[in-house]
Amino acid sequence: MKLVLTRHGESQWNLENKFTGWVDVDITEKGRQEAIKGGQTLKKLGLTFDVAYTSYQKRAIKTLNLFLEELDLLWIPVYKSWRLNERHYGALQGLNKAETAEKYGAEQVHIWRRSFDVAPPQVDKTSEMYPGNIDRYKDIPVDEIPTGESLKLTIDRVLPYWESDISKQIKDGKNVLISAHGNSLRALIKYLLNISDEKILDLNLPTGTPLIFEIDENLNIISAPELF
Ligand SMILES: O=C(O)[C@H](O)COP(=O)(O)O
Repeated sequence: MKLVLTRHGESQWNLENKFTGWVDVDITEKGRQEAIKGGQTLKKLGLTFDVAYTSYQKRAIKTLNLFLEELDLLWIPVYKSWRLNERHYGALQGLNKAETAEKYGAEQVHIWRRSFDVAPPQVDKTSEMYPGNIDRYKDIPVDEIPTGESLKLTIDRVLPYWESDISKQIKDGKNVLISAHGNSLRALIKYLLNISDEKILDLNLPTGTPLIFEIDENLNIISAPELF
């Protein structure tokens, strides 16, 4: 079976170099073109999909739709989950990454962005960035609502969805397409390829680019893309 992962096409805040996390930023025209090209790449390879997954965020949803349009697969079932959202960047969301580095030092910003288990500064429950104040997240159990996640915390909320839903499709012989985010996909790839806590920090995923994995029905990885 094929499992194809794609990070969303370039977003407006990728372009503006801002911490984005759970802020629902749209893709740019360049991001749209990346996604169209990504879909065409899969089509040229003759790949097809039975089911697709994405997050609750429009940059990933729109990217998925552009892929599916190129593949003439807009009709297949699409499942959305907050568990595939980008990592919640806490109180950093909305800040410019370069300005934040000037204010707190490049070393501190590097720790926030690329340490494995250091979480960013947290948002409190009165913040508009707190998912508990956002309608679409009203079904997340209160004790699971993120307030600022490390990569480790992101892994902890992505993997239950892999276990409960996505992996079952592969066991059933289905080809699966997932459109998600830099850090939710790093979480999944770390698990699938058994990458160490140190090594995963070097993995940076390109926007709008399909990553093709072949997996058997026992979930053994047959082939994986060159990632480093
Ligand atoms: O949420 C963000 O800002 C980006 O999508 C990922 O950011 P990072 O490269 O700092 O992890």
